[in-house]
Amino acid sequence: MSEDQKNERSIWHVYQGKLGAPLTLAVLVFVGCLLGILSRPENHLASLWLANATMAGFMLRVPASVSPLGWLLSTLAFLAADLLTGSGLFKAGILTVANLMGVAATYTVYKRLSKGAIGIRQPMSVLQLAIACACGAAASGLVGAVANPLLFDGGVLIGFIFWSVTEFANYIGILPVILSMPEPAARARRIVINSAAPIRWRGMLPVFGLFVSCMGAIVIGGPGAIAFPVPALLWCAVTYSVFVTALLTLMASAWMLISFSHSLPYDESLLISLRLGVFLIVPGPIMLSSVMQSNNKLLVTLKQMAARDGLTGVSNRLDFLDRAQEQLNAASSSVGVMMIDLDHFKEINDTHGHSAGDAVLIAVAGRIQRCLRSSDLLGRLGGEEFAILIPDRSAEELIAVAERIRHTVADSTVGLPNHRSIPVTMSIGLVVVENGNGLSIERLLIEADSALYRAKSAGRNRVVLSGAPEPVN
Ligand SMILES: Nc1nc2c(ncn2[C@@H]2O[C@H](COP(=O)(O)OP(=O)(O)OP(=O)(O)O)[C@@H](O)[C@H]2O)c(=O)[nH]1
Repeated sequence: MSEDQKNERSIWHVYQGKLGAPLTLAVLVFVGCLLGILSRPENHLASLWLANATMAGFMLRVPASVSPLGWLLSTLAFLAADLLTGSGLFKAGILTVANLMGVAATYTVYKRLSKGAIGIRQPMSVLQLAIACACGAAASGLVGAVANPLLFDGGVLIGFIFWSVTEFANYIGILPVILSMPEPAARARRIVINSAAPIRWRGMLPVFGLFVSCMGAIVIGGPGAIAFPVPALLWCAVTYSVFVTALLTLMASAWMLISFSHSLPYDESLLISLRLGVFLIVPGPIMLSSVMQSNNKLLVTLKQMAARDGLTGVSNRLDFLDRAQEQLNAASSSVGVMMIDLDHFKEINDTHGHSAGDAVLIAVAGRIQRCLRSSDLLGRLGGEEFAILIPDRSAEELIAVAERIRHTVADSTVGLPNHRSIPVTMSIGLVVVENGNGLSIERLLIEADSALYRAKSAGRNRVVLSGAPEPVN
């Protein structure tokens, strides 16, 4: 483990500790409140209130923070931020109750719906999150209905609607970012991209498209402009990870909200419509990104399964032929191809049963694999027949490897499921070419197979080099 990784792990563990987690939670709440209060207009709710969603998200990601101490310190953080910025105790108290009720509802509902599977790993998570955000927003809205007449001389219904919508916008924008945030030690490529493809300059185009469409929305304006970034956000969703998509969606939404709030005349119902409209766009790209992510994972698993031999776990015939041909085409020095066939394998099946035969195949594949380097290729072509491609070795070295494989299998018995042990031997046909370029793997396998045939005819349990008149041992 590198020094950087050690540092990342230790930081992660500090804020996951029993005391560290509640303290971190309270600090995040305090900082989130200050940012919200400083950016909020006089006598109105802030456009972007980070504290509540950050608190709910942190509690979901770091269970150690959910303790009586965590709740107590966070309550003090909410109160302190309001009192320090000039609110009276009554106002600070009501605002804190509204915040805490929203956080508690969001946290509880999401935890229940997701059954503890925190994080946006499947498309359903986005729906569960939207429901949890709506519940949290409604809980805050209830306090808002009471608080609006008391604090802002407003109506009860408008208080409920305005607080609910504002809170919903904050939760649905911020929570996906926190819940999909990768662990500190995650690899950079996995954090950014939504596929196995490497990051290239073309990977930046969706961000550029998003920037252009956000600018276009401001320049052209009008009621349709909030939908301008949608195509670019969907493009981001099919390109980037859920985390990056959630982050870009939040940034685009916040940008749209702030720009439009300033250009519109102050009107509560217009503001409600704008906040709701902008943030109802959020779930779409995130859901698409999570669909892409789970499809890509499934595809990788399917590809891996399709390439493996179900019994021994080594490459199957098709995968071996594909990869061997690639290696041959790329080879610039000598390459060896071996055909391996177990001796009298039918007898093993007939005497000890088919499952014993299977156990022998698994054991033999494991023993062969241990004689090879990671750059060598081993495949099971079918039945009790294996093939190997070994690049960058001289003919002498290749004969030595073949002999080592033969001895590794022949020198110790193989244990069977019936607790008996039996000796197993194999015959190997080897072909060596100076340069693989231009040759087909099928052609080399035919040559190796005819050498194998000679090894069988000469008495089995031996290696025969193609072109050589006699077995090499
Ligand atoms: N247990 C098991 N047996 C298999 C599998 N695939 C093929 N076989 C058996 O492998 C045996 C191959 O026998 P043969 O081709 O006659 O070869 P052999 O008995 O090894 O004789 P030589 O190759 O001449 O030494 C057959 O009995 C097949 O049924 C498998 O996946 N599992």
